[in-house]
Amino acid sequence: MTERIVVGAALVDGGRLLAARRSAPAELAGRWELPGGKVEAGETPEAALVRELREELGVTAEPGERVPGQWPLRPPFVLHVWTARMLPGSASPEPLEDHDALRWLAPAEVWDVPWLDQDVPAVERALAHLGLEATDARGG
Ligand SMILES: Nc1nc2c([nH]c(=O)n2[C@H]2C[C@H](O)[C@@H](COP(=O)(O)OP(=O)(O)OP(=O)(O)O)O2)c(=O)[nH]1
Repeated sequence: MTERIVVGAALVDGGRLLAARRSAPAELAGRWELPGGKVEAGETPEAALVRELREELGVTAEPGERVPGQWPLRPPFVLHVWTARMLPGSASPEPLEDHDALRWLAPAEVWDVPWLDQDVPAVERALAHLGLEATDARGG
């Protein structure tokens, strides 16, 4: 089966990471994730990221760097993560689609929300890549 990429955004503003709480499907609802979605045929991951952030959050964002690594989701999907930032003049993020809550998490708060299990290693790697690890990080 061909792998399909889901892009997740490590969207950072003022040293805080945006987390989004899924509202559907039932088995994922209530858990937190990096905003993003499936890369469509003929689309680059960066373009998918910008599109998903506009659709889901109403923000104008630009992708930064790919966070090294990939994390398996329900087959055939695999999660890739990119850093991202909002462009000057962007609206503030709102949970327009797929989510019912958003939180900007400072490094010490990142593990206060129940992330999707498969997102935990991706978020750890993203924080390390961004240099946002808290001194009281997960697991001590
Ligand atoms: N966006 C996102 N999806 C994730 C993460 N972790 C994770 O397991 N997933 C799963 C949930 C979904 O099954 C799938 C992504 O689907 P999605 O519903 O966000 O994508 P989409 O907006 O393109 O959805 P659709 O058009 O197919 O409805 O990946 C994550 O961090 N971000």
